[in-house]
Amino acid sequence: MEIKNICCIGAGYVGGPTMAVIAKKNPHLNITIVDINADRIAAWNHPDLSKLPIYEPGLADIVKDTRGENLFFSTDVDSAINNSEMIFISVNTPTKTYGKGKGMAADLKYVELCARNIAKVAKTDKIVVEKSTLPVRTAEAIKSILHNTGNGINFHILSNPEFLAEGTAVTDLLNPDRVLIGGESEEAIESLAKVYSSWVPENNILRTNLWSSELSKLTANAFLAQRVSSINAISELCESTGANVNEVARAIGMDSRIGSKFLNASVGFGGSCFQKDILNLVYIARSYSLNEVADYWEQVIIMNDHQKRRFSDRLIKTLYNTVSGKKIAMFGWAFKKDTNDTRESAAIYVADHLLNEQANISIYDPKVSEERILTDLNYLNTRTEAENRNGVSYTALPLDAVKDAHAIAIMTEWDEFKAYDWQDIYNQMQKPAFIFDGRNLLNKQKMDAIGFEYYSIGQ
Ligand SMILES: NC(=O)c1ccc[n+]([C@@H]2O[C@H](COP(=O)([O-])OP(=O)(O)OC[C@H]3O[C@@H](n4cnc5c(N)ncnc54)[C@H](O)[C@@H]3O)[C@@H](O)[C@H]2O)c1
Ligand SMILES: O=c1ccn([C@@H]2O[C@H](COP(=O)(O)OP(=O)(O)O[C@H]3O[C@H](CO)[C@@H](O)[C@H](O)[C@H]3O)[C@@H](O)[C@H]2O)c(=O)[nH]1
Repeated sequence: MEIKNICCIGAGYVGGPTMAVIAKKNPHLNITIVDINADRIAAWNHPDLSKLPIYEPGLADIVKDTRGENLFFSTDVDSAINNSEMIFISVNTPTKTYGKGKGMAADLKYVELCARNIAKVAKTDKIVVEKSTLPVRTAEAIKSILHNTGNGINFHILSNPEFLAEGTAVTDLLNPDRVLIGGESEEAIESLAKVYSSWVPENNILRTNLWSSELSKLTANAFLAQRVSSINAISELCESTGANVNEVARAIGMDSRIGSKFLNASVGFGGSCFQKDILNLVYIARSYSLNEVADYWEQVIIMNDHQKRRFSDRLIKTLYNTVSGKKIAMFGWAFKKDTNDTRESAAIYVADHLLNEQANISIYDPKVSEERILTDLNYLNTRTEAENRNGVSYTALPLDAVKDAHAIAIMTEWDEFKAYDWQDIYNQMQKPAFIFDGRNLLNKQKMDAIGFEYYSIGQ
């Protein structure tokens, strides 16, 4: 099928950057990203590019070049579906918060709504691409919805999971390790492969069956998250034995079979994907009665929860077993650097633990707003909104956060934290001045020399 018009349903962290890069690399294609969230679409259309709803290095430049040329943002979902030969579904697939599978399974209601919408309004044959991360065999359900419209239209379903990481979305999209396309129709697979081949080398475009493609996405995230939990497990052992986790990570990472990436011990992984996708994998394994498989992967989450709890417990214990009424400065709220995304950020859980102990938390993050921080805390439902407001303050300048603080907790590895005048920060704080570096970002010798009581992960 010749592709001229593409529609992407879902203008989020995946839909926006992915389509912007496809548009940039395929000036001959017309791409419309649609969303039911009118505010989000308005933000994508905002003349001031600093107001785009998503912060990603390099994204604004690509949107500047393509928006209004061959990339469009709209709330008119039906027209965009109708006018396109290829439709990407890139909507959210969060963990279910109700009913069967609550807290474990992926909630597919948004995906199903998209499929029903496509079935309802399509008047010509379509290729429907699963871009969202989905449980293995979801394509079967989508196929069933689309093929039962009775209007004689042909639909081909492809699975094309996205592997970009936030903070590096644009470079990941421009230089993907691989593009994965799963499907049943060779013609449909090749139509999508052609879109990517504008910039991705042929050898990096993998074709598989539908189920392998769907399962590969969950598996990739499970393996990545497992590495973080593995090194974090070792970090606790390092703290008990005098070994240094950075040295251990370096030593094992030089083994080419292990590799050096993704071995940074931390306060725990966050982000919208790792936990959700592993819980989903565990749920699927249990649904096939594969209990050992399920238990094995669930341990990755258990370890991560332990690491977050361990961080706040250590902070409280070190501050003489109480943080009640003490000012704790938090540097960073995003789940990693170079993004404004805070979903499942370790900072949320650490702040929640500290608020339970009546700490006063002062938060600085270069890209996250006060409103977002309060929304994240309120979402936990641990205390009232007024109590959260009372326990937390937001500062637009890092120095305001540390003034008279008892301790600093580094939650995100923003580069700017390394460049601060730490002597000046020390001077502003109560003494002894503590740092709990949840990202092993700072130099211990330097911090010790200034006079800080410096604690990091696994050292
Ligand atoms: N965030 C990432 O880094 C990342 C990376 C790879 C894969 N994924 C996967 O991609 C999918 C999307 O993730 P995201 O982070 O972009 O989510 P997101 O929440 O940022 O964006 C999803 C968008 O879909 C819209 N939407 C929901 N239902 C809709 C409907 N029926 N019609 C039109 N719009 C609708 C929402 O309003 C929202 O703006 C998820 O399955 C996720 O697991 C995410
Ligand atoms: O050595 C490491 C590496 C990562 N992290 C943390 O792990 C989390 C996830 O980081 P990362 O994977 O870089 O970001 P995501 O945007 O969540 O990307 C993951 O999830 C996406 C959504 O599915 C996938 O597309 C990506 O391939 C996958 O890396 C963050 O909190 C990181 O700080 C560590 O603590 N130590």
